[in-house]
This record gives sequence, C-alpha cells and structure tokens, in this order.
Amino acid sequence: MNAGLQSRLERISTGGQYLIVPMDHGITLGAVKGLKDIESTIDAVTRGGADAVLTQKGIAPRVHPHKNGRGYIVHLNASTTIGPDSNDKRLTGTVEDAIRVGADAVSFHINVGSDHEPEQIEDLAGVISEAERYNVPVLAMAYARGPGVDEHDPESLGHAVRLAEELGADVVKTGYSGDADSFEHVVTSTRLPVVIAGGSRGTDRQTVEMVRGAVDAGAAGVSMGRSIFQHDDPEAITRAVAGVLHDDLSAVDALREAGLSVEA
Ligand SMILES: CC(=O)[C@@H](O)[C@H](O)C[C@H](N)C(=O)O
Ligand SMILES: O=CC(=O)COP(=O)(O)O
Repeated sequence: MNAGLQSRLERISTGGQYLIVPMDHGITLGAVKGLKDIESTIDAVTRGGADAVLTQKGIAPRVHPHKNGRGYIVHLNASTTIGPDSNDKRLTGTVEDAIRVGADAVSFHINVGSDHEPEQIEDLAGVISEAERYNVPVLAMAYARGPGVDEHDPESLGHAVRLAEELGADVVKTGYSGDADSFEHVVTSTRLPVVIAGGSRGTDRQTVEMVRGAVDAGAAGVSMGRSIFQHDDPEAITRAVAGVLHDDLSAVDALREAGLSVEA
C-alpha cells in the first residue's frame, strides 16, 4: 500500500480499528443537540477515544482547534430531511477542497437501492478517482436504502459494502443487521474494513452491545454519530465504545468502566 495512503489511514484509526464520530448531520438534520456547540462535542469525543471526527468542509475551522490531534474526515455529499428526498445525496465538495481544509480522508454517502443510486455510483467513482491521485483514503457510507429495501437485510447490506469495494473505496460504513451471525455475511462480502453506523439513538447498553456484536462478526469499528454526539456525556459513551473497540471489553464491562448505566 502507498505510504501516503497508509499514513492517512493510520491517522483515522488505532491498530486497524476505526472509532469515527461523524457530525455531518448539521446539513441532514440541522443544528441538533450536540452540534450547536460542536467545538465542545469534538473536544469531548476525542478526549474519550475517538480516532477521528467527520464533518462537511465548512465546519473545518471549528474542528481543528478542538480535535486534540485526532484525525479529520471531510464528507463530500449531502441531503436534508426537509428536502424532497433525503436519499438524493448531492456532491458538496472535491477531494482537493478536503485537502485544502486539512482533511486526512474523505467520505461519501451512497444509498444502494434508491432512485438516485445510478448518479451516486457515478459520483462515488469520480471521488475515488480524484482521491487516488492524492493517495487520500475514501470512507464509503454505503447504505441499503430505497423503495422496498430493508435497511437491515444482510444480503442488501452485503451488496452495498461489496459495491464500495468494487468502486475502489478504502473503508466502508453500513448499517448493522441486528446480530453478529447475520452481520458476518456482511463483513465477509468484502475485503474492506467494515464499520457500522449507529442509527438513531437507543440506550447506552443497546449502543455498546451493537458495537460488540459487530466486532464479534469481524467489523473494524464504527462511524457512529447520533448515539455519541447526542448523548448527555459524549466523552463517557465514546470511552465505552472505545472500551469494546480498542480494549476488547464486553459491553457491560465497557459501560461500567466508562461510568455508564448497564440497564438495557
Ligand atoms: C441521519 C441519517 O439518517 C443517517 O443515517 C444519515 O444517512 C447519515 C449521513 N451521514 C447523513 O447525515 O446524511
Ligand atoms: O455520517 C453519518 C454516519 O456515518 C452515521 O450516522 P449515525 O447518526 O450513527 O446514523
């Protein structure tokens, strides 16, 4: 692997495991809890053990002073939940833009199964081609999403992560299928490191058990947003996730060591 690409991947991971906290939701959802004072949230999650944070390029000046030397990923497409179709993700920048604002990697969201999949395949392929010219890693956020698509179906999730590999991404993020046995099919559908999204926030026990199950299935980490940045104590929940990812703790032990409730 190219030295530049390898060194950038190491800036957003620890020992091949990825604890990424995406906060690009400011476009998707608006200035929701945890994103108004994004500076404090970034400081908290990076102190708690996050390997990298992820935002749109416009937020970069609010990231660098507060990320405690951790990695930075710039997201290159977006949609909103108030627009006509949140599955219709449109380009918001280039890899060169991302480098200009100090990114170590870029990310791109594709909804496999949506009416907009063809354009998103083209856009993701273009992003990857540009990224390869700069040896910048691409995190593909490959969801199974669209009319009649079951977002938790292992077959559809496996298809989505394989699509990311076929296009040349370096890391792929997708939804969790719900249990380790079914998610093993997803992880083995690609040679890429697979990380999971958190989805809308549940209990701390649910969050950390999801991480434990994904890791037991062979996942390489998380790109977990709302479950972390909307928590009342983002540093503590990050510590709990890091306990599973970086210290291989059980969900209960990771919660206890982070000082969080183990109630289901
Ligand atoms: C807010 C959501 O529905 C998430 O699953 C988004 O798809 C994640 C993505 N980063 C986005 O905010 O568009
Ligand atoms: O960029 C968004 C993600 O990677 C996942 O966000 P979520 O809030 O954990 O679904």
